Amino acid sequence: MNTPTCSLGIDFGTESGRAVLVDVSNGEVLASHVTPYAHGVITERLPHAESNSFVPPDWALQHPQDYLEVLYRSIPAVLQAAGVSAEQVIGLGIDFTSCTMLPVDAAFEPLCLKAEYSNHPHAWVKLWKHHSTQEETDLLNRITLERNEPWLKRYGGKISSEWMLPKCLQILHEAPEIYRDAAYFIEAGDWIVAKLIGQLKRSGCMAGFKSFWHEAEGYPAPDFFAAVDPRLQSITDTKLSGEVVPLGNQAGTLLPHMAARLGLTPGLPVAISMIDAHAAVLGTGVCTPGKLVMVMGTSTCHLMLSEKEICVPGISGVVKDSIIPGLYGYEAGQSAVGDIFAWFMKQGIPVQIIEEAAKAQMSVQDWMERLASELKPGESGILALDWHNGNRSPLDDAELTGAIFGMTLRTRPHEIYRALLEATAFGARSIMETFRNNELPVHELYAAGGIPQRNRLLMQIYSDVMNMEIKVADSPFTPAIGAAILGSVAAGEAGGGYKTIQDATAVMGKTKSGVFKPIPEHVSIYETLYKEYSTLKTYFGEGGNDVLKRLKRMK
Ligand SMILES: Nc1ncnc2c1ncn2[C@@H]1O[C@H](COP(=O)(O)OP(=O)(O)O)[C@@H](O)[C@H]1O
Ligand SMILES: O=C(CO)[C@@H](O)[C@@H](O)COP(=O)(O)O
Repeated sequence: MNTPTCSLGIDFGTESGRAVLVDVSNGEVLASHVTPYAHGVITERLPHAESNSFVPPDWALQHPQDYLEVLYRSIPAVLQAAGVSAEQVIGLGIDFTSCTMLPVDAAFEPLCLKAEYSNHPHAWVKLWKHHSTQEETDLLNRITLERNEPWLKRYGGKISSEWMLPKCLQILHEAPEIYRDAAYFIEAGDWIVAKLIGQLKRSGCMAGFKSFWHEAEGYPAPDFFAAVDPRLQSITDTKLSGEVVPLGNQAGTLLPHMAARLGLTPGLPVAISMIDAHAAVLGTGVCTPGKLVMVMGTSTCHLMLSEKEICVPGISGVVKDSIIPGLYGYEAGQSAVGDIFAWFMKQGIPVQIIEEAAKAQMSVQDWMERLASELKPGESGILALDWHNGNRSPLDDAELTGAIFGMTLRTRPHEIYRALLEATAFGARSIMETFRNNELPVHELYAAGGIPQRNRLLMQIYSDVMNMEIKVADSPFTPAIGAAILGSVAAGEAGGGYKTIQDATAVMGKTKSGVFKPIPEHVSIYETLYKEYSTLKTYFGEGGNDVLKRLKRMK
């Protein structure tokens, strides 16, 4: 009987978590299981709290118990579905959205799960897209620039409101008692690892991209933190303390009580966690420079590898060993892509279209894709800016908002839908050009994540707008496969896995056989539309006219 050797990969996304069980000998996914987060993204009211516990505007919280449920439900489910015994599983890897962070006590218990703090919004998990830290971010950017901090250039020249320090500083400003009582502020990916192994081991990938940690220099010096606020001076020795471990290492081994709960073997190697989008690079099989991987879901992250450290303005960051040991990993991003389509599905679709979709036995999103496919590029005369959740790269400005131009009394919903798809493609192209203009050539384009599997029109538009072929990751669960790759490396050769991430990625990461190819007539029309997009980007996003920000402030 065939008894495959397997690795478990657990991917924690924005709305749900999933487990995959992967055969380490060939990368075949033997079983997968998704557990939606029961509390989803918390934007209005705290769970189980009194009516006075409203969540303020621009906040995005999560419930840590939802993450544990992913382990408790999805791991036993994949073992059972694949008919695999605990002994056949050699390692476990985790990937998580980032910076998704929470305050915990010294035993890693989330403060929000304690009765005395559960009514306090600041005790809960702050999701990566918790965007209410602009005041703190502005302060951090001002101090960093005034002090000419040398590390800022590695982060595109600007600190993002999505990162660890703005979130910690917001807690200090608005809830000093939570700041005081938290033993640690911890990335949710590191928290899951701590729950599994009983120790705090911080991910070098997450600390590097989201907490200013550098493999040679460590964190910025205490006097930088003190200049921001004297109470922050020792933060890296206290609330951000804990060994930072480079990717590709074992974090520790599975605690007996967790093994019993999950149906796994005590002592199972558990890998250091990785940012979700970065894990998708591995799952796509990419481990060399010159290849841009777009990980397209709620948001899109754009990942590149290089032998050189180049400080590219406007990108999220460059961190050595963060994706593939020995290479520099680069990240840029669009803070909303699928989220924009989800917004339009919810707010912009008339009942008549919903009924048409139901009649055709299609989801509304699939029905809209079909209608939009019948349009030619430029036919609707509509152009949109994809900033509904701010612009992460290359403008790094969470205060920007989306816009749609060129509407008339005849404009139809599927025309707006197509313009939104195109806007995200223009946003992606502006990121690719940022890399190219900074000595990071892009020779190949890859797409991973949930969306490329679901929307062929979108992928064709991206290929036309970027004028490049696009290879699509084989599985809808690419980040989870990347996590399973980390699990196989945590096991090591002696444990039946792989010695290096490169070795494991070469076998376990995959793309589909076909590619999306640019259609020449579309390419030239999109070239014109992209120029118009760039003009609007400069005008509304780079100081020509700050009307979008002024409107936002009036809200
Ligand atoms: N057919 C579709 N076309 C475009 N976007 C889609 C489609 N179906 C779902 N989406 C979007 O995909 C996003 C979820 O992406 P996914 O990769 O599954 O999850 P996550 O971002 O949480 O990892 C949602 O924002 C949703 O709007
Ligand atoms: O910001 C990052 C990575 O740096 C992502 O975790 C974040 O955009 C969320 O990713 P998803 O869109 O949920 O896959």
